Amino acid sequence: MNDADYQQEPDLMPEDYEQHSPALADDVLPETLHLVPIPHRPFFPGQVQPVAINPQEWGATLKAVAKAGHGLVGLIYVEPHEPDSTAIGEFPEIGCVVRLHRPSSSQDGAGHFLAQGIKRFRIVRWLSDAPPYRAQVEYPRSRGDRDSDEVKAYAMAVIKEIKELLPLSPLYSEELKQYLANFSISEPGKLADFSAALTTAGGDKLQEVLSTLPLVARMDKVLVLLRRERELAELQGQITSQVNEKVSAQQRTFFLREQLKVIQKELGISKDDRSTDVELFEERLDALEPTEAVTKRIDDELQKLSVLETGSPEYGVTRNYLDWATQVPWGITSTDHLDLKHARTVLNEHHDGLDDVKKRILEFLAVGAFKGEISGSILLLVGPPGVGKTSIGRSVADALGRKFYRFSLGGMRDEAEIKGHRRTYIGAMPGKFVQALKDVGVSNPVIMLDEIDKIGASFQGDPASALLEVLDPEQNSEFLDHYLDLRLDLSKVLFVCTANQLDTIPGPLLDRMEVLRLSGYVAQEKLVIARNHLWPKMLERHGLRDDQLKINEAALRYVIESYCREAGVRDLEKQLARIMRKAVLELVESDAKKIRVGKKDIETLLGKPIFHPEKLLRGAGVATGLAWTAMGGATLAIESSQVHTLNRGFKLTGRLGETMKESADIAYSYVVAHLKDYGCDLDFFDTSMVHLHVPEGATPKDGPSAGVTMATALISLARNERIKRPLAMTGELTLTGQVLPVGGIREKVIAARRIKIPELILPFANRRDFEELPDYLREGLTVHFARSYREVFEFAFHEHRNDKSLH
Ligand SMILES: Nc1ncnc2c1ncn2[C@@H]1O[C@H](COP(=O)(O)OP(=O)(O)OP(=O)(O)O)[C@@H](O)[C@H]1O
Repeated sequence: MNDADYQQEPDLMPEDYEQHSPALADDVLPETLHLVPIPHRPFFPGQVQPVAINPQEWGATLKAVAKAGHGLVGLIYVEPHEPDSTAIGEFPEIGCVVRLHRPSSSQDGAGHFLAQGIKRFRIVRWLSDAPPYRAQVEYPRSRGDRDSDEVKAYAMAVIKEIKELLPLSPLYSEELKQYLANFSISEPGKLADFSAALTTAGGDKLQEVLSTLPLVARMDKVLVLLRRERELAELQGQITSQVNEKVSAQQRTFFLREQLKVIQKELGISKDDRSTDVELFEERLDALEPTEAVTKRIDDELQKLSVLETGSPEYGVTRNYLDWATQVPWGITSTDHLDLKHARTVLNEHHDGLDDVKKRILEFLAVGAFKGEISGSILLLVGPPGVGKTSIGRSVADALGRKFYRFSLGGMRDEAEIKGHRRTYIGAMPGKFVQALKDVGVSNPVIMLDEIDKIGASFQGDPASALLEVLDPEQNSEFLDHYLDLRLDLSKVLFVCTANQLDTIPGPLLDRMEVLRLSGYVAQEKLVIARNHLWPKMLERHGLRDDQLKINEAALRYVIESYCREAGVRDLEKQLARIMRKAVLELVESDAKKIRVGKKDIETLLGKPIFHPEKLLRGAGVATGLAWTAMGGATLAIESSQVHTLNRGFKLTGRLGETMKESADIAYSYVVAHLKDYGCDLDFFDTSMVHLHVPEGATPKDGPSAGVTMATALISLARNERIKRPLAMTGELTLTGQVLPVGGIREKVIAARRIKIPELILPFANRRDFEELPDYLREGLTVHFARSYREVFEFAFHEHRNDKSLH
């Protein structure tokens, strides 16, 4: 068969052929047919479909068919088990004779044909049982009465089934749908064949349909196939919609995720909050060495965090807790630099004077170096403001190579500030010590507790006892912060406390501390500190070079003496800063390259002097005492006068504290009782209204140490004899005339030197305190030590005896 052959053939629609092609009627169909086996499924009469017949394999058959001129070939369904091994015994009896057309698009030799199914045939006898197969055939007719009700009913059932099937599957083209819809029940055989061909049933099932000649039986089989097909189609529909749903859900999630990514990118958040949080905490934890208990607790909290709703308040609380708990430097310490030479250099570099304090600190560090660790001791630096307590503390940290953290306990009334709030409170926070460790990032810093003398107590608890827990070496390795609710080891921390005075420090706290006293500076020391430290520091702070601004010694001395009368150097620092600010202004405004400050410039820069050289009050009834307060030492003038002689009386003024009032009463009683001993008129006090006054001054007036001074003022009044030399005294007086020791000898000596009093009377019991003072403080002073008031009287009113004085 060639192209020309089949192009001459009219392409008939299958339904037309029986009615309109008498040439293809049964009687003209050949008795012998060339047979070609086809795999997968049989061909049905009425079916029009492409088939592939390999010209190389079936070349002889194709040639013979072409030669016969009718283009008819028998297609017979055989599923080859193995290629080329089909024996004719496996061939079914019934096949379909088809007319082959060459599709117009086909290329020669490709073996593609359009087959048009014409009629069933049955093999009667094999003429060639090997390829090319040939057989004698007959064309059996369908059996049964096509007009019977049963057949019609079957046909209707088939049509109904098809109609239900059609909308279910997208496999059927619109054209086919229309075509099938036009099927009529009057052609039940054709209907059954088409319906069978329509299904996706397996080859064997279809062959059964093809081989069944009775109409009812065939349609019955077809109905089964159609029903299965419908079920399949429904199932397929379900699968499709499920897949669609899945795909659209996936697409939706994908789309939303993509959107989220873009939004997060815009906002600079790349991950969701929870995973960022958890990652951050785990990362922090990796860098730490917490104990098992701590690790377990933190893990539990992390676990909790991972199940909480991120927007919930509980999430916030847990997150906050973990934020703190993972920032405590569990197990992280810095290495101590226990080198005494280095420590000495650091201390000397930053501080002038303070030799005894430095010595004590070096001793302390030496013990640490010897033991290999500094723990268990607490330093307490006591002294007036601005004497360098903080900066000494800082230098200790520097010398050890430790981190430094400072906070003030002044006015602290709430225990929670030390031990933290319990987590149940809103806005709960850990205590100061946890905060300190978090800030420094190591568990062995130097922590400075400022103003430990000003720690208070209130209804919110007693911070002092909480502090005791922190400072007690027995307890502080297991310090429990209420917020963290975890045991914290504070035993490696070196605590340095500062205070202005010892009196108000709770006893149990004081017991645990090593007290180092910084008592204030005399003018000479201040001068050195100003020149070596304060001035260079201020220059740097103001961005000045030292050749741009210079100050001479006379000017510095004038500032020290006339603008800042204080024990420390804080005011001095402020005055120097004022000088700098003015100098910078002048440098900027006047184009001057450098400025030199002399004594005469000071008043222009700082205004009128605040203090004038102190003048000692002199006269009968006046004596000079020495007082000591948290602000340092000071002189204390005590005046007495005979107001009138009308009656006996004793009056006190000067806003005196209770103890001082008692001292005055004791002094009065003592003097009245011993008038004779001290050469006074015996009836002086009987007829005198005596007024004793302690003039106003910045010094708070309390304490027993003014006793001897008051007695001296009263005796001076009674004897009407003034104390001839500049002389100051201190000491507690008892009713029987004993002189008891007092505190603050160093501060008092410094105060006396400041106003240039060269002679002092001190209680005998304070002799050691005085002797321990550095040489520069003792130098040039005449000091008498008195056991009883009689001796004080001797020193004050008679020329002093050289054997009892100390130079
Ligand atoms: N001996 C000194 N040598 C050098 N500088 C000193 C000396 N004493 C104090 N200073 C300086 O004086 C200033 C004030 O000192 P610091 O703040 O240490 O005083 P403080 O005793 O802690 O005062 P406060 O009790 O008010 O806290 C600091 O700048 C400090 O460097």
